[in-house]
Amino acid sequence: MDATALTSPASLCTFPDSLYVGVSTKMYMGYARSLEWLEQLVAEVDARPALAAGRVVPFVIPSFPVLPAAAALVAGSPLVLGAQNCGWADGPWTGEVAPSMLAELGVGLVEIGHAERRRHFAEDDAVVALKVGAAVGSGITPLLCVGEAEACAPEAAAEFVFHQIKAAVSGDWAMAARLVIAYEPVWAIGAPEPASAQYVSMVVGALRDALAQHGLSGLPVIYGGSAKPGLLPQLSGVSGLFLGRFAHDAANFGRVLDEAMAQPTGC
Ligand SMILES: O=C[C@H](O)COP(=O)(O)O
Repeated sequence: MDATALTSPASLCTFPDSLYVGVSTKMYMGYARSLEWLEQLVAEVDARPALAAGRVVPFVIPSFPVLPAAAALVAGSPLVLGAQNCGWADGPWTGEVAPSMLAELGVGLVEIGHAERRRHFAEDDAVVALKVGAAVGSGITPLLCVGEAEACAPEAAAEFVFHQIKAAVSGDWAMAARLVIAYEPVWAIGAPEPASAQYVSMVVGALRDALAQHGLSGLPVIYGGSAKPGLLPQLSGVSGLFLGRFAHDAANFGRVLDEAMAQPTGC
């Protein structure tokens, strides 16, 4: 393993209008399959040298045991390494993984509050807030996952996710400025199709209006939930995509990277 990959988190150095294209493997892949797929993903990124300019930020979030090998695989590539979860403190928390250890492994961002964590592991706003604080304290960008349970009026969805964000930072808007938001309507996760582009754009637009009142109009808000190639060019005001199943074919990740690189600046 390349030891230099394990010295510091690959921090998210971004532009004001950065776009993010990322993928989590959740628990779909075994260890060997994860590494094989990661090599394909790195090849997709390497085939696009323009990514080195940094406006489009690619990231990948494999399972915990894969992280050390993944850190070596992505070393020297613009691909930022993420983790799917974290604990909120070092010490007597059997079975958890501290953000400080993730930072040692070269992790640059960590998912917090994914709908599956909230639903299956009873993670509430208080736990999410503890994890956000711990991640920031370790120099890792929280990828805060928010989303309404059922499709509803876009304004109501935006209000719901705004309050999820506020709770995640305990009302500390300076802390919120450290986040990347993954807007993932719960009802669109694991579905055959994503939420409609019009719905997503309206929710994110209304969310941006609410965030702007706290000086956060430029906070990155990406969309996840059955996202696939062809969606990003239809979206307005959205800072990228958080992919799942539809990037198990690494070529689809490359296609979405192309779509992101083709987006005009200031979108
Ligand atoms: O972590 C990724 C999101 O939950 C989306 O997953 P999905 O595209 O498989 O629905």
